Amino acid sequence: MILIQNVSYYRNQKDILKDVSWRVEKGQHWSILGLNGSGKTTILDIINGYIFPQYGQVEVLGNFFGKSYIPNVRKEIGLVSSSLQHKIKDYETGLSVVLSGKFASIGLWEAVEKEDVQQALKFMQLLGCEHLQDEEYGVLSQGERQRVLIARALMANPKILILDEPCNGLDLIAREELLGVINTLSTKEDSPTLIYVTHHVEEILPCFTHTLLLKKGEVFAQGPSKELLTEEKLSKFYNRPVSVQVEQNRTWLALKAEEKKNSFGIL
Ligand SMILES: Nc1ncnc2c1ncn2[C@@H]1O[C@H](COP(=O)(O)OP(=O)(O)OP(=O)(O)O)[C@@H](O)[C@H]1O
Repeated sequence: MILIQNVSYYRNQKDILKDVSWRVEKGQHWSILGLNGSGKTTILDIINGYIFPQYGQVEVLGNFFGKSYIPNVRKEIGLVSSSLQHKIKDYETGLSVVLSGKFASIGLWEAVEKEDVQQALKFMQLLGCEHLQDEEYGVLSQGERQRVLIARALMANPKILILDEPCNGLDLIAREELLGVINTLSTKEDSPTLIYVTHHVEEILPCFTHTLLLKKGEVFAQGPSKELLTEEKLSKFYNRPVSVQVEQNRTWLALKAEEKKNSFGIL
């Protein structure tokens, strides 16, 4: 689905990605976990062909970047991100936002068929937001907007769906509800490959079979989530001792209290 080989990218003499290699196979769902500034958005921009790395190869859905017509590749990738959230006009209804996904447009400018409306309502039902079809986007809560935007992305029938920090700004209940919906989506037989980008370990649902740990523009580790989300690995990843608790097949993280040292650095 995605093959990134030895990719390096720099801007203004600053290394942003360093020798990144990553392969996403069909049937896998991935999370990308990294602190602020670790390069997560840059990787997404590369996958979407918005930026080109100076070194390395990128292949997405069988298209070699540099030899393919990128707009055609983009049609097969759904992206739900905060920048998209801000582009939608407040006066649009939930249903028209979802319908616009079919045309990858901001705003609904094309004539829609009855089947399109049925399809949109089907996705809204899957995302638990069909009751928002006549509501204006501007009055929706953050969690409701995310559901509408995911339904919108599904209208284009993407093979890859990227969810870029979808739980940002959600309270605990709204977050858990949205994660529940994403989990339902992942179990659908025809689910797109999901790429879930986050700062927070506890958002990594069991359906995200694999995880890419990004640190300062480099791959710290990648592989089956179960093998990576351990106390030992995450303590090294964060450079701080962390404790890990596994509940409902999810990993919950806390920083361990640092032992106090006297002025000689001795306990
Ligand atoms: N065009 C640019 N010019 C210079 N530096 C850049 C540019 N784009 C990104 N960077 C830097 O590259 C680093 C990685 O940025 P990126 O946005 O990919 O990180 P991120 O992991 O998505 O961060 P966050 O979690 O805060 O969104 C940051 O230090 C950022 O300042």
